[in-house]
Amino acid sequence: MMQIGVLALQGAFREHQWSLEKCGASTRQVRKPEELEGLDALVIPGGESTTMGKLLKDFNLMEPIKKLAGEGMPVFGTCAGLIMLAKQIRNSQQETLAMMDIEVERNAYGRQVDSFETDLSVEGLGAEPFRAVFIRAPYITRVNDGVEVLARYGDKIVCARQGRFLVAAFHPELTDDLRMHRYFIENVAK
Ligand SMILES: NC(=O)CC[C@H](N)C(=O)O
Repeated sequence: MMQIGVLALQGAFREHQWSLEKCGASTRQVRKPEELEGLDALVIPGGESTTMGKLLKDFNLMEPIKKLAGEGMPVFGTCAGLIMLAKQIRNSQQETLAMMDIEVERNAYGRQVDSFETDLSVEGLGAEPFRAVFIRAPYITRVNDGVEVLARYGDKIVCARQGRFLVAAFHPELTDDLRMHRYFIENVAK
């Protein structure tokens, strides 16, 4: 059985655990470096990326996660988790784990549409659209070579994969649709 860690510093980590467990994985909340030991993969949930970056440092998790991800540990980041995986954030020097060759813009949809839901067509999930929940979400402004775009909302890139890293600007853990988590387990992490 695959053992997947869920970073549990803030955000909807329990919902991620439920989704992963419904897909047949076992999960572990990660708050300490030693809780990263022996994991097959890691999920970084949403939240607030500046706070999460600060907490990752305070809890001494930044370097160990960078090291494991650099050695090939699969990571799935949603929303703020997407921001944490990006090498660049537009107009910001904010520190991230810097694992994916993407540039992101935070809070990118404006106040009028702070949060919204929409049906997205996501590459790899089959023909049926995925109900995507966006909450003060980022989008990907640029992808470099080796990054596969999996979904767009209008002209904005909102889901992408680079090898063992998968990111979504939306929150698949807040819907009953398990296809995104299953895709991570069966296609990205295997
Ligand atoms: N739901 C979320 O994770 C929001 C992300 C948040 N707006 C940020 O910039 O970090």
